[in-house]
Amino acid sequence: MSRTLPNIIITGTPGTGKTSHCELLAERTGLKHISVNEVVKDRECHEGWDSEYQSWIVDEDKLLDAIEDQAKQGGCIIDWHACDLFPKSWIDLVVVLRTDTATLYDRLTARKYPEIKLQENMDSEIMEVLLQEAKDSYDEEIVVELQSVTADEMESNIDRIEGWLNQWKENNAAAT
Ligand SMILES: Nc1ncnc2c1ncn2[C@@H]1O[C@H](COP(=O)(O)OP(=O)(O)OP(=O)(O)O)[C@@H](O)[C@H]1O
Repeated sequence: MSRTLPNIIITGTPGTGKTSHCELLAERTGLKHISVNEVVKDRECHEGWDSEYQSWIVDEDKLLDAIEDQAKQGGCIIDWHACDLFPKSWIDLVVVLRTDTATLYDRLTARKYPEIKLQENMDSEIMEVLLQEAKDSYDEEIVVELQSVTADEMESNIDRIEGWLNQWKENNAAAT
């Protein structure tokens, strides 16, 4: 499948900074920010609300149907705390954001998460669940792990992804 623009997943445990990164990256590059949380809610790609976890129970098939056309066109930044459901053929880069435990704890408690959800997310970050999921689901050379603790790190992450995007465009233009 040939796309004139790549698709990028920005993933990581909730609170690591996916939305902040995606918004800034979209502003700088003009790529489309696809907030999966919003798609799930707005397009009703769910099987109801989980009151214990305070989140939607996602219907993955409906979600994939909802974003397929955009993904096939390319130029999407997909923002979600899971990545293994997106077909390999759609994805050109997977960025896994990482945050140290103390910082993540502060960010999640500020959101007043239910205790069970807070603990599960902390465990997930400590056990590197998202990084492993990304490595298991995509070729290792397209998976990049980036620290997201400070604003400076976010800036340099965005610069790095922008650099990668420009290189991708050059390579793709050369290939056509
Ligand atoms: N690199 C960073 N430096 C400073 N603050 C950050 C950084 N990354 C995220 N934050 C802050 O942490 C909080 C959570 O960020 P954000 O909402 O972007 O995370 P998220 O991974 O998208 O969460 P969710 O999965 O729940 O949507 C926000 O208050 C944001 O400003």
